[in-house]
Amino acid sequence: MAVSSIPRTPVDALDRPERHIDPPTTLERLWRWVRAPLHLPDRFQRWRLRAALPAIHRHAGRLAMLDDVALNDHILSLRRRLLADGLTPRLRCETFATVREVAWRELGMAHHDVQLMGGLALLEGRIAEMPTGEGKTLTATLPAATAALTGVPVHVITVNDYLAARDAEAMQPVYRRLGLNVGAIVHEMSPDQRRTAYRADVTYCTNKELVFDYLRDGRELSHDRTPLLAHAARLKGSLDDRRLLLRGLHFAIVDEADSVMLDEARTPLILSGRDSNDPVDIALIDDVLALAGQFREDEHFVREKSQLHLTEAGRQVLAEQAERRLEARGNQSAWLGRARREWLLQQALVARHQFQRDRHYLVRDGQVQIIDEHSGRVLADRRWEQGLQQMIERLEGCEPSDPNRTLARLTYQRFFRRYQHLAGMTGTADEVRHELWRTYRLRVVAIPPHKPSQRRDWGVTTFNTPNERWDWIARRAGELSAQGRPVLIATVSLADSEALSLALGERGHDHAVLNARQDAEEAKVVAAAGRRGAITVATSMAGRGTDIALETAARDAGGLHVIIAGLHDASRVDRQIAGRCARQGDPGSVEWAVCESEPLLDELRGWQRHVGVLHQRLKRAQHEREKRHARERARLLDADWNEADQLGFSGRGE
Ligand SMILES: Nc1ncnc2c1ncn2[C@@H]1O[C@H](COP(=O)(O)OP(=O)(O)OP(=O)(O)O)[C@@H](O)[C@H]1O
Repeated sequence: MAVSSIPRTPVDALDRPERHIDPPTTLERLWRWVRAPLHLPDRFQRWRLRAALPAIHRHAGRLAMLDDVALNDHILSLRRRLLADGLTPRLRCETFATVREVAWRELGMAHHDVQLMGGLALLEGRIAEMPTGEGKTLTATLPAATAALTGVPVHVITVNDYLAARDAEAMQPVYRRLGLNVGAIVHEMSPDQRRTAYRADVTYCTNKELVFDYLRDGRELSHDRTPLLAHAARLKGSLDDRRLLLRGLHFAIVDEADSVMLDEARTPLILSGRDSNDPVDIALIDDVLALAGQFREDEHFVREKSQLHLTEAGRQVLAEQAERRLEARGNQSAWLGRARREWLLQQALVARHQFQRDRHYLVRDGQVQIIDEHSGRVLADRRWEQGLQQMIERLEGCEPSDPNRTLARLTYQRFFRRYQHLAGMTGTADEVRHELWRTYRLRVVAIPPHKPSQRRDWGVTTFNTPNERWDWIARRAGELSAQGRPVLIATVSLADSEALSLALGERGHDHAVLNARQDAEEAKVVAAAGRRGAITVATSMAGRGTDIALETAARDAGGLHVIIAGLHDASRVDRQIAGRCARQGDPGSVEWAVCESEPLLDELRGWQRHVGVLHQRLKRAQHEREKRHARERARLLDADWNEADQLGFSGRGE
């Protein structure tokens, strides 16, 4: 039974007219008016970018008259002029017009004006905020090709391997026609394949692969600590550049910039190696886990804002237990020091209570594999640090792996600042524009949509238990599918996607599932998700970047309907998922189905847990979590500044 409902479309009245997005309230109008002067710089930027369009169109008109041979000659001459004169404003417009013409001839898509504006903003080193589905992939070809034609190596960075490979392949005809080559880095590649891909004019890759490759290069260069020493070594002949993977950090265009540069920047990237010389103390791990199993919540430990803390009673029990173990001549070093034993126990409590199977990790082939909280994908050879991995392996009855030894570490904040020229694009940057400026000195420019959005918001429906929610969603999806509309249901965790799949199966609804366990057929699932009546259940794997192309019959039936089952850590993520529908002026709708057992509610404490309807409490929890994450990022960066810089081998430094 749904407990309350903030405006909703009842299941039994699906043929009623849909509710449009609410008009702004008086308070919202007032707030907009107060904020209006703050947006003036943004308006000025848009006006400035728009002012460059007539020149691009003039060149485009001329290029459209050329036959294929003449266009190829023009490209050659343009390249020569770019290499000789550099990127003058005139050549910039001419290059944009050329890329546009080539995209039209090779892909059948000519950049819209707003995409040209987005491309200009990227070339100037800004964050172009373009609504979801506006064609950022095509937009990125403008600055990427322009920079590559002037001889600058370009990295187009995105959030997952699937998107890196897809975008490189889809845009390759444009680059090829311009005489440029394209590389794509995916996880499975060997060092030689990576080197070749990085040597391309434009390289598509993910942030993780890129930073790990950079760290690997840093280790190669560890004897030549500064650029000067590296140069000296090169002159001496003792440094062979061929062993390096990257060609330095020149121009980066970061797709889904808020995710890559902020959401993922809460933890440093750690390059580690297995340390087989330091075997795992299984007896100690078992002992600590057993002890943690006796600790009760609220008595021995408390959960505060998703973190666990020992209470005074918990500390006392731990001290007594440690004494007993010391008397029995147990592992002296682990139990003797107070800080060490408390830390060990806290790790065990975290392993027991904070990490859930099929939400934070999955067990496959006898191994614990981490699920990336942002992309919903398996991080194949990533492991938790400081004994946590072994504890979880033990709890899951897997063979504990060798502990890790940290070889190098780096935060995204410091990494991206090392690029000589940095730009980004995303559909959701407005609320983090100040942080992007503070951290990366990147300004956000909001680019308007090509066509007004036709997305309709059906509101929020709330439930007491997950089972009620799954039943309701299964019924809803079945009814919409029968009307010919494709339905995408986004769940917060892998376990949720499987529970929902079960409910759909019980009702006899054909559906596809896309999650970390069933990721092999990703391209096929996404390709089928826009067919008439298709039902697709997905974790955040189908969030950012996923482009669901609609069949004509599906578009005529009302377009894709998205059901968001549970709020994510940041409202930006929810908006990205909603952005899978109503793209490029298509029709589409979105609604939320939330439940009293939402994990996000852990973020609230005291009165916050009890005041307001569920959806308001969830929004409050989301806001609290966003604030906490922003604080964590700021703390991490501060801590990082204080560390000695081990890797200043490329780019402009900080
Ligand atoms: N100029 C254009 N003309 C025609 N179709 C276009 C044009 N630009 C983009 N598209 C189409 O629009 C769809 C969405 O493009 P894309 O996936 O790049 O959007 P996006 O802005 O990256 O979305 P997201 O924010 O979800 O990542 C694609 O199917 C693409 O082919």
